Amino acid sequence: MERRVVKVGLLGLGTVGSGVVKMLRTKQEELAQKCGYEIEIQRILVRDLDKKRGVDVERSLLTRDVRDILDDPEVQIVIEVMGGESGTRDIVLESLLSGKHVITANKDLVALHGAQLHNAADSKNVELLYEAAVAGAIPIVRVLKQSFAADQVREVMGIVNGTTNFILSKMTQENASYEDALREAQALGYAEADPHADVSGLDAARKMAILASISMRQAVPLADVQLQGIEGVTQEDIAEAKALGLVIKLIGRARREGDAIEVSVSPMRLPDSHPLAQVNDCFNAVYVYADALGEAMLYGRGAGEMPTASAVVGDLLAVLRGRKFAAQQQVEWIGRLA
Ligand SMILES: NC(=O)C1=CN([C@@H]2O[C@H](COP(=O)(O)OP(=O)(O)OC[C@H]3O[C@@H](n4cnc5c(N)ncnc54)[C@H](OP(=O)(O)O)[C@@H]3O)[C@@H](O)[C@H]2O)C=CC1
Ligand SMILES: N[C@@H](CC=O)C(=O)O
Repeated sequence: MERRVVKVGLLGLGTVGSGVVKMLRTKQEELAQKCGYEIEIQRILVRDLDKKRGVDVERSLLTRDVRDILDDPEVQIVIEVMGGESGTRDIVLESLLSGKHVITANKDLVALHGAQLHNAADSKNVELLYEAAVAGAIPIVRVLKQSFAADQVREVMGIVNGTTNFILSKMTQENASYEDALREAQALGYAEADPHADVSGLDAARKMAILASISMRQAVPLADVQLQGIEGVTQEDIAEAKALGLVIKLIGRARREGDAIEVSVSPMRLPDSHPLAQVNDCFNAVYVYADALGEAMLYGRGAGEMPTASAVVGDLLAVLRGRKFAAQQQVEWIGRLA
């Protein structure tokens, strides 16, 4: 069967962007067989054209001008892995409104502007997918939206930040200092560009706002999430907890209380035997409690190059196999015949 080519614009070539390029290259044939399209990267937006990258790309693919992607009618799908908030919102909004499907790993963007972006996507019948924005490789967004759609979710609780879990694990298991553990998390590509977002609990709060909004089917503003980070957690706190058979973890929680939804992020002391106490390194885990389901837990890598790329490329396949993309192709085909 003849395969058509689909052209993708990539915004960002850092940790996640490099992983996406690697995956699209190494799995090129396999992906084409799965979705029926040859996936081609048309242009890649970066800040610094001369920077050494985690992956080799032709220099001609790189651009510093976002218009090279936004104004290119051949680019049908935009993958946003550059981070940032209001400037990025404008780019993503324009992409959607010009009929391009968007995949993003940006929790900041989705937590603050998710409703506006969803409206734009709906108005143009294009996809806006962001599985990588919450808990890295764990397919929690799709599961909450689709698999648990018939159920009433009462509570979502878990470890949703890889960097802080890595730091706490290193401090607990290896007596590492907070500073050394943070430096290692940054070197491994787990931390945000500004790691304060991780250690302050803000990154986890963004993810919990998204999870709460999806699972409780009611928009939860980021400003309503109560948050406390791990900056104040000392070696003494960890040793004291250990002596009592407890483990300190940064826990996100979203609960339905009558008509209200309470969302929080804070360090908690869990008994050694608690399933979340066993989640270490950059791993994340999310518990979901729902009326019919009872309880379920999803577990996997919450950060890092290839795990995050796996979620992004999974979304890309979902777009290419989806109804909206097919409808767009049909309209274009009919247009060419007319
Ligand atoms: N790292 C992880 O494990 C995960 C990250 N995410 C999210 O994915 C996104 C990307 O993260 P990550 O790859 O770690 O970030 P990096 O900082 O490693 O990479 C960001 C990339 O975007 C480019 N970029 C940033 N701002 C601009 C701009 N204004 N104009 C042009 N290019 C720009 C940078 O260009 P240049 O290289 O030239 O500086 C860089 O290539 C973020 O939203 C993050 O929260 C989500 C899940 C996991
Ligand atoms: N900085 C984030 C990256 C993934 O979302 C984290 O550590 O979880």
